[in-house]
Amino acid sequence: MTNADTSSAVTVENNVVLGDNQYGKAEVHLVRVTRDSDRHEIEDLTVVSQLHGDFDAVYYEGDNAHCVPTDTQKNTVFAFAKDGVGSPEAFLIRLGRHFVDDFEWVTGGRWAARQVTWDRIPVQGEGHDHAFFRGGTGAETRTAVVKIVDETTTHVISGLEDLAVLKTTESGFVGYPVDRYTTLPETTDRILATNVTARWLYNSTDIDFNAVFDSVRTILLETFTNHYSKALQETQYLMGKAVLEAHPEIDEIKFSMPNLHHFVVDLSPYGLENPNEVFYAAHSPYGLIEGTLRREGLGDTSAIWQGVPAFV
Ligand SMILES: O=c1[nH]c(=O)c2[nH]c(=O)[nH]c2[nH]1
Repeated sequence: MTNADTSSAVTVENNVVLGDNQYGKAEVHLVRVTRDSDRHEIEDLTVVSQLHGDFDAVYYEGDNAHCVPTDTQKNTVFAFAKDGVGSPEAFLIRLGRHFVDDFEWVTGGRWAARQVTWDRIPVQGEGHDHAFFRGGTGAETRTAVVKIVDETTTHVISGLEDLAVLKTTESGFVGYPVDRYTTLPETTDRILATNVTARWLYNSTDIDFNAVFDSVRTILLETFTNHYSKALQETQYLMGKAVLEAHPEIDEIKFSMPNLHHFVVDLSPYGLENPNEVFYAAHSPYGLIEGTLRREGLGDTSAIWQGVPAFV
């Protein structure tokens, strides 16, 4: 792509000419849920769209007559997702062809996507219909901290960071106080997505740590799936409660869980309906829900947690 066309109608000043250029929208994070049946499918892509062509006038003079807005490029990504993604390659070809075919002065461009895969959360050996976790290269990190206080006292805190989970339904948020700054609409059907970071404190060292880790991880995943979530706070409580109920050797568990918002994209300006199929996955700001679940009557453990990244 070379745009240094000095024969164009624009005025070139002081022999400074425009060289290579491209422009568009980056980080268009799209989540497409296919919900034709109870068994939902997710496609999760972050897309970049950039156009090549005759844009001399906008660079040289701020004449936007050829400047397809980056906002339009972003909207087009979401609108095209209404028809499904299929493969990132096919999606990007379809998208790119649209710009090249519909705008005479657009000669080409660069379209790129990064797609992450979501695996179904296994529940009793079966992949869940609408609850997913991030496996593969995006999988979580296991953590461990050991503190030896003296010859008889050793504390172990185990955990995991960034266990990414998402459910495409069975979550809502209603009934919150409304003041003059409240704009959030109530919803009884939303995507609930978070990266679970959890740390738990053992009351013993005589433990099969690998087995308990696997069990806690399974409990966290299964509990995320097994209820209608009225708030991420409630889901966090239920996850911690389930761990403490199943594992008497754990006294306390702390969570840090971002509420990763997914907004239903308004496709009505393009004459398209969007019954919870095409979502914009916002990166920030996000909710941040943190809490500790502990056995009633457990003494002060703050000295044990000192120096351990442990939220509240
Ligand atoms: O589960 C939620 N908890 C909140 O505290 C909250 N706040 C908000 O805007 N959305 C949500 N969702």
